[in-house]
Amino acid sequence: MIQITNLYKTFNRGKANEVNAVNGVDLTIDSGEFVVIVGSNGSGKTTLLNLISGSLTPSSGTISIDDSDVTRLADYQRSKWIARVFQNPLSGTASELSILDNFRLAAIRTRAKGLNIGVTDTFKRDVKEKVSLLGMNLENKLEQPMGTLSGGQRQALTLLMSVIDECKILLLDEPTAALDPKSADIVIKIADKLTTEFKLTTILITHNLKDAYNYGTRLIQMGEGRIIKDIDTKQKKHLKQNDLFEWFG
Ligand SMILES: Nc1ncnc2c1ncn2[C@@H]1O[C@H](COP(=O)(O)OP(=O)(O)OP(=O)(O)O)[C@@H](O)[C@H]1O
Repeated sequence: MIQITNLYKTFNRGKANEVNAVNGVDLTIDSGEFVVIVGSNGSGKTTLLNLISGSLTPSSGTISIDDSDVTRLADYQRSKWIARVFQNPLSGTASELSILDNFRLAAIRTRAKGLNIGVTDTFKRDVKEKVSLLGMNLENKLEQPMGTLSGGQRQALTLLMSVIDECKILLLDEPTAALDPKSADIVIKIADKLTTEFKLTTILITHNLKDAYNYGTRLIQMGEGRIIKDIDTKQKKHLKQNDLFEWFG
């Protein structure tokens, strides 16, 4: 469970360009929820994610994960709970290394408990099994350099690598923004599948209202650093796609 209480983040305090990027957010996210966050440019979505991941420290307020107060912990100290995937498919992997070696690196980095890195054959079999979950036929291309794959394939593998280490929380900041519509569709489906498969708590930021409508168990709209709408699963069932477009009208 993620518990956020009275969270504020002000940039450039006291200067002419002062901005209250996150302006009093209270939010409790239960384990296993898939929360989608939408909102206009500058509404504070990424800042909120940065505060949760620990890449930013709040001006005030608290954040706890599973009852541990993580407010003052650095991002690397939160990595046992949190995995994060960014927009750029190139940012999460090493181009010149094979798929298998990228998994090896990820496993070493996170000391993934789900993968046995000591025994090569076992490791390869484990990776193969996990990669086949993507349904992209990449399990037979494990020796292929990452740089030869498409952006969508790379982003799907980045997603998978980020969740193999038994992390509990997956933060996705517009993970499909740099992809063509077909690849974007595949990657978002994979994010959904991995959330269920690995029993993750996922927070997805997206500008794609169709995805916001189709995916997630809860839908949040941010505006001026605040949560202005918070729609649970039951309410979402009654929501029409057009309603969502009207939020931005
Ligand atoms: N490091 C920073 N220094 C100063 N201002 C910042 C910084 N990061 C974000 N801001 C400002 O905080 C506000 C919220 O930005 P944020 O990136 O969180 O919005 P967003 O909802 O993610 O926007 P977008 O949809 O455009 O990505 C904006 O006014 C932005 O200019």
